[in-house]
Amino acid sequence: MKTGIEDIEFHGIPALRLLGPQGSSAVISKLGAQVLSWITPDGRERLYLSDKAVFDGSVAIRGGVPVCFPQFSDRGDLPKHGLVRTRVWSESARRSGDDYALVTLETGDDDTTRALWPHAFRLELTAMIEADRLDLELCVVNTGTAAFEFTGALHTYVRVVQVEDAALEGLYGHDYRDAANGNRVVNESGTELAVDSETDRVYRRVRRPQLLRAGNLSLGIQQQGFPDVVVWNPWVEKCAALADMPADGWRHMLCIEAAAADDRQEVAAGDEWYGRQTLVVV
Ligand SMILES: O=P(O)(O)OC[C@H]1O[C@@H](O)[C@H](O)[C@@H](O)[C@@H]1O
Repeated sequence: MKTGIEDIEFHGIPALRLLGPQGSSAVISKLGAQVLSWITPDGRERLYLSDKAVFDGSVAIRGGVPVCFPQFSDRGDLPKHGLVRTRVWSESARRSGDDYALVTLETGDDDTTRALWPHAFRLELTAMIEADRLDLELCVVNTGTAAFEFTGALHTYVRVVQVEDAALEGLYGHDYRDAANGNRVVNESGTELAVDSETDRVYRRVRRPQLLRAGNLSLGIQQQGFPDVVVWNPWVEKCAALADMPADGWRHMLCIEAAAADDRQEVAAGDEWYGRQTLVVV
């Protein structure tokens, strides 16, 4: 099967489908530069997308990989998770070869962003699939004349059959800020994180990869540039309060986010900052 890129409509919005090697594929929406589907050669969908997600740009699409910038969550005065999830990005590159397919989407400042955040910037999100691998890279370019600071994330919703069966390794010994428990800072003493209640944790300065095991799913997750790993599951009650999630949505997702949540990242005038997250089926 030939690799390539197709222009498609996905739930009524412009999107690109990446056709990778061995039948792998991915869909990235121009709304938010959000990867909404990643299917591996075994035919399995690896990302969670809510069947109550809203695609009209009024709110962020619930699922896939939202791009959060220049603010992570509600840690500042800007709208939650920043300004770019509901923007329409434009395509700046597409390429494919025997063993990969890649697209880059970009957006930048305008009157709307500058009214809330007075900085000149360009963002580029590159998504690349290989047979069993999804690579995401966020490039933040400071196109202005003064330095700025930002927080943000690649807010990846991993699809799981049953989150109660999930175990996430690789976070042992790290401090985390427990946003589900009054933001207290705790040192992780477990070798495996199990999710059995609302979970909203910012693991700080993580340098090791993680391994997610859930039923017969095994996913390796690695990041560069982003200092923190955020693990989020709303569990039953918080999920019920989210209008764009089905009642059992919490069970089928686990967000494992490459984030700069607690450490602001500085970008000097004219400089570029890169953050990456890689998901590999192992
Ligand atoms: O509902 P939103 O804006 O997509 O945010 C979802 C969640 O995103 C996570 O990254 C945060 O840690 C949570 O606190 C937050 O609730």
